[in-house]
Amino acid sequence: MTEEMRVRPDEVPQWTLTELANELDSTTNAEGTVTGISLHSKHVVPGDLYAALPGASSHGAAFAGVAKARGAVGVLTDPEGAALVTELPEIIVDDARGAIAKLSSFIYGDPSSSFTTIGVTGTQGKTTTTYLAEAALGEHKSAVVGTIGTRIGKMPAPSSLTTPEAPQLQALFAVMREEAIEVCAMEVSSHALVQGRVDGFVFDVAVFLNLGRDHLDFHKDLEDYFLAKAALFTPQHSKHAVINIDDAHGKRLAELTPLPVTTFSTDGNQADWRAVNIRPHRLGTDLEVLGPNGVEVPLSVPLPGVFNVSNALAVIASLAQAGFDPAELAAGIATSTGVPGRMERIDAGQPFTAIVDYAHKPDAVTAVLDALRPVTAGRLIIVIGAGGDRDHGKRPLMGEAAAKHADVVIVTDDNPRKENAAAIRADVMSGAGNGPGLAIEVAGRREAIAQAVAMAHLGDTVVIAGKGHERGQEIRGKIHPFDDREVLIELIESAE
Ligand SMILES: CC(=O)N[C@H]1[C@@H](OP(=O)(O)OP(=O)(O)OC[C@H]2O[C@@H](n3ccc(=O)[nH]c3=O)[C@H](O)[C@@H]2O)O[C@H](CO)[C@@H](O)[C@@H]1O[C@H](C)C(=O)N[C@@H](C)C(=O)N[C@H](CCC(=O)O)C(=O)O
Ligand SMILES: Nc1ncnc2c1ncn2[C@@H]1O[C@H](COP(=O)(O)OP(=O)(O)OP(=O)(O)O)[C@@H](O)[C@H]1O
Repeated sequence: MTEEMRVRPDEVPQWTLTELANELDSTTNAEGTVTGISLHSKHVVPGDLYAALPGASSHGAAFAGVAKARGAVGVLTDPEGAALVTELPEIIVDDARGAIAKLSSFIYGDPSSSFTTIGVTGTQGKTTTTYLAEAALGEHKSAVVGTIGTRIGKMPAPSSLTTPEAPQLQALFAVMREEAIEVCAMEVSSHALVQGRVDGFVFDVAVFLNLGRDHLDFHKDLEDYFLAKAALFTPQHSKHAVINIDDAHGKRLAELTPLPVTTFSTDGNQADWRAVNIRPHRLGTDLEVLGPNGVEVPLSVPLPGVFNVSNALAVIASLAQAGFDPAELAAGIATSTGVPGRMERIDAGQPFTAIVDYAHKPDAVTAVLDALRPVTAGRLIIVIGAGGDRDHGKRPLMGEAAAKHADVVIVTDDNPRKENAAAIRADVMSGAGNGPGLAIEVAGRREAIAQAVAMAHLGDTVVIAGKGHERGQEIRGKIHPFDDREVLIELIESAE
């Protein structure tokens, strides 16, 4: 088993409930020593303050008994929660969610002020950008926080959400401080901004990559989604903005933000950091980077697609802003071994190229297929689907994007969750059927991958889109182990 980094600091904080209540301009009805904080009853460790918040399906106060049994010494909650809690001393504030990030940072002694923090937001490329930042930093001690989890000094530390809730995040920051981390590059989701998960500290640099259709089950429309992300680019959250002005929303944000701005472009726009002389090849892209004050450095991005050049430029612009040398950063990026499930090349001795990619949004499907077209001599074959219990409107658009850019589209299942898989496939097919190429529907993800392997020849590229690094398929509410990479290798080997 891989060794994992701890998720709580070794140096345990000690606060009385009264001290914490005072910090929130509140009072408490008992005494006790608090040594940590958690937001979910199942994360509580002895000595924690349990933060009981109202949720979409229940009020956290309903789990105060569980929290107590796990060793919680008190509850932070709102008046509604207080009416439900009987078993633990309380600190009551009107806006418990508003208080939790500030208090979490206070409990662990503002740990993120000990290192440089880079917050990365955008619809696509957050994970890739943080991983490229880790590679760019080479021997400097770094941490990444995001969808694949947290890594501290390249060691995994479990975390679940793309942007963890503040109690978990601040504890991880405290571990990073103990590990003498110099830079933490983290993904900042729009959910996190709306829910105040990154309140309580200020990023040194905030990065905007792009904005496209996503999460319209959470945000009421694209404008609402944009404004949620734009909040990161205010003094409450960040000191400096690094913005991709090739993206229309990026251009708008650069004009809107009150922060000092550094811009970047791979598309010939007048930006502070520019990619020129871009030379794509089968394994990645070579180019030159032009920066402020006559900086010029060669860069070799070892991941295919111009969008990865954009991600790499975001890394150089943001870390140069934080004081790192662009030439060293470029040298570090060239050593990147890639990101699990992001444009991941699978080689099991087959005559065609096989790629597993986490593209699960229409723009990502387009970006991936556009990137692979110039390096594919034969046909582009994509296996694609759409997740259940999420934004239905996205499904035909996924099919449409695939059909517009691939020669063969195999529409299949992609985490149907509790929904009927055939109905989701029909939605995706309704978009895929409009393209110039061949669109076929195959029930069952394994069967669809087998179909792609069976039809691929020398010179073709097969893309298995959607799940990337993930290890399971939720079908009728039950998780079934499934790894695209393993299944692909198994099917290639058994086809030989
Ligand atoms: C829509 C959303 O963001 N929901 C979040 C929200 O859940 P909720 O309001 O439904 O909470 P609830 O289940 O009613 O529970 C109420 C409270 O009781 C607590 N509880 C609940 C059950 C229990 O046994 N014990 C317990 O303590 C919960 O921690 C919560 O504080 O509050 C919970 C506690 O913090 C979060 O875990 C939960 O995230 C869920 C898991 C989630 O899937 N969020 C996704 C949508 C998300 O945030 N995604 C973004 C990235 C998206 C992307 O870019 O792809 C992310 O940053 O990960
Ligand atoms: N800058 C970009 N522009 C467009 N597409 C991109 C970009 N970077 C990555 N992609 C595509 O999006 C997919 C997801 O990339 P990545 O995981 O880095 O994004 P993310 O923002 O972290 O996504 P999520 O929040 O859903 O985890 C990649 O596998 C690739 O297909």
